[in-house]
Amino acid sequence: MDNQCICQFVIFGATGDLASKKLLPALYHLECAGMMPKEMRILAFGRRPWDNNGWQDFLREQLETYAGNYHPEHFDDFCKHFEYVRGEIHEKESYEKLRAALTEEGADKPASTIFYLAIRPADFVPVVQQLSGAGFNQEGDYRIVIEKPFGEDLESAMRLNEQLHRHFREEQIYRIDHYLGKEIVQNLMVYRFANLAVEALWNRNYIDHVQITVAESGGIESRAGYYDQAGALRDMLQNHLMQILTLVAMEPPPCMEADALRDEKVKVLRSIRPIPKSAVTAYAMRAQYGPGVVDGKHVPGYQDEAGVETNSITETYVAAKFYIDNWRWRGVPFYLRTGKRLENKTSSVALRFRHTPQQLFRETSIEKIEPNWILLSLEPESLKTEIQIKEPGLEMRVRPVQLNASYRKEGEQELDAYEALLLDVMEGDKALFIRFDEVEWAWRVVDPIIKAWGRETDYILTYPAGSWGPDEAARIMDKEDQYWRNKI
Ligand SMILES: NC(=O)C1=CN([C@@H]2O[C@H](COP(=O)(O)OP(=O)(O)OC[C@H]3O[C@@H](n4cnc5c(N)ncnc54)[C@H](OP(=O)(O)O)[C@@H]3O)[C@@H](O)[C@H]2O)C=CC1
Ligand SMILES: O=C1O[C@H](COP(=O)(O)O)[C@@H](O)[C@H](O)[C@H]1O
Repeated sequence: MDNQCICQFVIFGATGDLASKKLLPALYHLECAGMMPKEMRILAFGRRPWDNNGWQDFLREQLETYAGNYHPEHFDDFCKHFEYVRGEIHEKESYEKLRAALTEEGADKPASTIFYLAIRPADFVPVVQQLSGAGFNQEGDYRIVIEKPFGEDLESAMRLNEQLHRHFREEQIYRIDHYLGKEIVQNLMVYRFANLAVEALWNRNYIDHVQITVAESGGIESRAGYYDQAGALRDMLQNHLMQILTLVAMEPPPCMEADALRDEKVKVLRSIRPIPKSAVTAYAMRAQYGPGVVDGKHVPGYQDEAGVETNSITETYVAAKFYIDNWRWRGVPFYLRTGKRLENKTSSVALRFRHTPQQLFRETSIEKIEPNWILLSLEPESLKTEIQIKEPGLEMRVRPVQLNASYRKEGEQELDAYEALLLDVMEGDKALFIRFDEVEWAWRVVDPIIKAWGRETDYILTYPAGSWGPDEAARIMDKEDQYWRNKI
């Protein structure tokens, strides 16, 4: 990236959870790596009664807490990029103040101004309206980055999109899903489309089923206000897991341009078999964590978390299956699950092959030989293939071994998802951002589940914190020999 380009960055919600845990550390790491444009100005917009010094104290504290690998020697240079703008997102005067800060006398005309909406989804439209009212959608290169979830169901997502388009053109809108910035998620495309041997097997003739897991050991922390309304289906499955599914399932695009990729992803979403209203329980299940032990510590159940409504039935765990009714995947179930307060923080894509047509050998422990697996782990990063080999000795017994495509060479650059995506916004590269039809079709896929669960409001299954979720999650599997793969 041309690090001399003049770019301005405004963070709405600069004091929030996302900013503290992800955005500020990502910007800091870019600074440390020398990848932050030198002239870049960052306006931290917040309502707290601070001046620049107050902001800098906050910034230091957040980086010390959340920027793993924090190198204090870069802090002073990093601070030079920032200015704190005290304001209220609903007040017109705050945007006048913002304009004054953005167009300071003596400041060169910026190549682009990026507004990052790290605020509650309910505040997206009011902020966009204010920005437009203040003329930030006219002359000049203005971009807005919108966080997920984009809407809370199909209808609200359509409304939100329509309201955004009243003020900004599609090319100005960056719908972010940070899972697309994760190295191994991008590697899915390289692994598939740069290796003929892999691609040849990547279809219904060889693959029995696919599992996509995003497990978190953390709870909801201070986010009850948002999470208790959203739940795991809206917070994670509709966006992050569904995006991973599209990358696993899509056809090779004609080229790597943003729209070529997104066209292929949309085709996948459109091919997902609609879940019949009457069969939602066969396709999806939800649960909520109770008290338990995570990383050796006792933790409260969801019901006892600060800010959660009494008797809330919000799901903190969801497992669902989808069928992609196209030439490549018909009949292959895609099992997706995600949850909070699970045993480990780990995310993976696991493809299990079909059984060999004939069993010629004996396995060491159980009767049946386990089919092969392709195992991609997002966290910790790894890419493995599990195959059977002969156990040394006189008998023709087999045992599984994992071939590990060692992922990162020592000293090789490590870019976190937000670091990669922030650079993309600065460069105007939208390949890893979501087009509205992707959002729309992902909502269409999960809407029958949302509707069915919306009607059942008096009970939710629980699982102990620190477990792998409810045993009942196995019931959505099609065959007896299919099971959730926890260890990758
Ligand atoms: N947190 C996460 O891990 C992730 C969050 N997201 C998404 O990011 C977005 C932000 O989430 P998150 O950071 O968790 O939310 P928070 O509630 O933690 O942050 C909201 C921010 O908005 C500010 N704010 C609220 N009202 C006003 C107001 N009237 N005027 C000025 N500022 C205001 C808050 O200021 P104050 O601090 O003063 O209250 C705070 O900085 C959401 O869309 C979420 O879905 C996406 C991925 C991960
Ligand atoms: O979008 C979200 O993602 C985080 C998990 O992100 P990760 O990169 O740490 O895996 C999740 O905790 C949060 O609830 C959700 O809003």
